[in-house]
Amino acid sequence: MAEPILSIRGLTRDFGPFRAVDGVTLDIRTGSMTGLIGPNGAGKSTLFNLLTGALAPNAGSVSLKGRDVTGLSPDRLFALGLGRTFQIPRPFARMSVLENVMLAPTGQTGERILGPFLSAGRVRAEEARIRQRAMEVLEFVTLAPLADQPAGKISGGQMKLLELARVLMGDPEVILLDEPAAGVNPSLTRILIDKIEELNRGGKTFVIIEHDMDFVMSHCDPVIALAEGRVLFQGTAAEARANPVLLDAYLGAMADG
Ligand SMILES: Nc1ncnc2c1ncn2[C@@H]1O[C@H](COP(=O)(O)OP(=O)(O)OP(=O)(O)O)[C@@H](O)[C@H]1O
Repeated sequence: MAEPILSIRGLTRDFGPFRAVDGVTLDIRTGSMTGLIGPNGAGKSTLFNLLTGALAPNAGSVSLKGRDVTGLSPDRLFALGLGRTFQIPRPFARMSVLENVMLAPTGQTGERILGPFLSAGRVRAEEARIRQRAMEVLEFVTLAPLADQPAGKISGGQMKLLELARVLMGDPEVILLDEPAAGVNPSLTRILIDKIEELNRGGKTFVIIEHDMDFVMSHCDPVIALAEGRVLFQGTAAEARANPVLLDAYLGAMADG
């Protein structure tokens, strides 16, 4: 089997006396669309924050493509190919949709280092290149017609697409999505799923936190369930559906909620 793109070993994070993530060990398969489920407070977002470098673990390690990346900053991890979106997107509201995408880091730290030494012509050429790439990405996520709108004026679902566009500017190999379908109307959810699946077919790996069980069960493989900071289950969607512990303790309760 191919090397996992992410290897998580004994990852642990405490908040004071409370252990939010408790010795999580997981391999994320290269090219998979991995679903991460679990009740509120299970530690899903904390796990994402540990994987993306937003939080430091108390114990454990993370490897990306075989390289130990434990404790690296989000910028470094993004440059190494790991991108994420947030549960609640926060674009710069008064800037246009296009400007928001253009501001996303492209993952190429060389540009930032060389920046002050570039001639005005080079800077203009670079800006034109970034603008063109941003338009292509907006085209892909179907937001190109809104490129000049202030980002604060677009709908919640369109903001999720904008988030995806910003992540795609860096062309990461692994994308962590935090509740992509939450609060998104069905037609935009459809577009979002289509785009995620297209990117996945193109080889990108996704790890998706989602409460919408229909979404997880029909699009994710494997499905991983966390409860109280630990891995409760991992397997296919069919196995998740047939698992009595998940069904009783949790899928049923979530379907009701
Ligand atoms: N910065 C923090 N300080 C203290 N406690 C925190 C912090 N962040 C998270 N927690 C606690 O850690 C636990 C796990 O939270 P987390 O947000 O990771 O859960 P989750 O599975 O993502 O839940 P949800 O589905 O509601 O987003 C919760 O009990 C939460 O209150």
